Amino acid sequence: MATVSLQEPGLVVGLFLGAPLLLFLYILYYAISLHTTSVEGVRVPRGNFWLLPLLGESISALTVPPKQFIDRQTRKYGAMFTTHIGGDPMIMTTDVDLTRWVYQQTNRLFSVLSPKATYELLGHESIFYAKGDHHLRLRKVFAGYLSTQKLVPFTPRIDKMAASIMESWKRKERVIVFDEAKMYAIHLALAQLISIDTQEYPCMDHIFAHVPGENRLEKLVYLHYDIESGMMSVPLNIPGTAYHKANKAKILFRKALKVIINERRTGDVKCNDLLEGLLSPLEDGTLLDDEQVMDNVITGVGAAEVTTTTALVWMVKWIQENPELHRELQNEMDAIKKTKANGEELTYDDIKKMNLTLWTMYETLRLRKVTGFFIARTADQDVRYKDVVIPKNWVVAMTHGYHLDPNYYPEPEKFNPYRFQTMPPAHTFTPFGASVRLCPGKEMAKIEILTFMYHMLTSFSWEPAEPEGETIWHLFPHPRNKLPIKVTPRT
Ligand code: HEM
Repeated sequence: MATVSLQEPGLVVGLFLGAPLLLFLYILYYAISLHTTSVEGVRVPRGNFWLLPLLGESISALTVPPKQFIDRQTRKYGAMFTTHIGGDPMIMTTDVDLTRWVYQQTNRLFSVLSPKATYELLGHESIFYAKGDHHLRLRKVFAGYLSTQKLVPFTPRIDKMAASIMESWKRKERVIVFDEAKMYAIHLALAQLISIDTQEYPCMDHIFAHVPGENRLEKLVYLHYDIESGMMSVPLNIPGTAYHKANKAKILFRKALKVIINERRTGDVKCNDLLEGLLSPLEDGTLLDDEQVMDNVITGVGAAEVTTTTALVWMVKWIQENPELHRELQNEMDAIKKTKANGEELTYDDIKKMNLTLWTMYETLRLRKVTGFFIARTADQDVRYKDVVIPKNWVVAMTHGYHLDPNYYPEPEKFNPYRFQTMPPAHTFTPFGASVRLCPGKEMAKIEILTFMYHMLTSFSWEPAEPEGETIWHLFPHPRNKLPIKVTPRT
């Protein structure tokens, strides 16, 4: 048998010269194939288009805060630039018009894109990935069960939850806002979506006997944390990885959901929750199977929880940094409290009176994108936009830069809730997305956030418990120290 020895000088020289040549040819082929589209004579947007296919600009984009990277590239190339992050060629944009157009063309020219791990953990039948008429029918269920009409009777349960959290703060001096907001948001999601707070599901308890937590609710919360932690991870299902842990939690969470679904399908329990809607025939008379129902419950809980938590954390932080605003918000809430008897619940009509608090929520959502680094779509075909082309399979990443356009937001970096006294044009302010993918939970988010702030502002004064820490941008942006505060009950 012929053997090859590296001691042969010709082979060493061949390898030495051949390997870089092959790499160069591969990169050249890759670069040409990326720029080749069916739209003649139109270019892709400008940008620092690093040629290395896998690495691209990942290092320079992911090692600085996203805003810094986006600002730098926007200064160089404009509000629409090409880059290459995490293995995907993409067009990143801060442009108001392009963002509006991509939202409008979603489900026609573009599809929703999320990381592979998120796709696997939420499930392929999630509303996020549904298309065409099926997506619209699912939307109707979500929108119907999260409508103002359904939420008005739910408001006292939200109020009760916020009040009980604040009651527990009276026994603490120091509170970690991130943890408290998370617990609040996830409890409410499980209550509104599957009535976990009002129904007994005894046959579920053996499933997660070994999961930490005092009660069923806490165990579900614990499992959900694990699922969420895997969503942006590398999808490697081997022990020790976040993705593996998330998958184990997902199996248990789904087993528990299956019990609830069986009880609902076979029993005569009727609840006024999203699950009820998902188990009823859709508009065209079809019924979702158990897998489809579970994927959408998990999606709903995830969509409701991380966003609301992130919004609350930044809102509390920015209120504490603006003492005058803090005082005015207290005045607004105190005036509402004065109209209530001791222990009387907050109503939806009270919430409608919280104008300044609502503007503060809007300003928070303008300045902090609580749905992650960007919202992404992929082009389903070569798509022409003005004088550029977005090639098929490329990603369009809509960053929150368009919320900072000085044409619509003078001094855009300044935290100024009063700017919302006059609402900006709708397409320049889209924290809840737009068009066919507009968030169906936006009213629920509003009620939850304003109710939490009502109780916090009327019950406590607070100040930072630690000097300002750095921000973690990975997943959903939050202060690394999770925002510890010192609370003092108000008399
Ligand atoms: C501050 C809180 C929230 C923010 C900022 C927010 C933001 C968003 C955004 C931007 C989208 C569109 C994503 C895209 O275009 O790809 C979205 C979709 C969605 N949100 Fe929210 N959301 C919040 C709270 C909630 C809540 C409380 C729920 C309740 C279940 C919810 C359920 C959903 C669902 C189901 C979708 C998918 C809609 C579809 O694909 O048709 N969200 N949300």
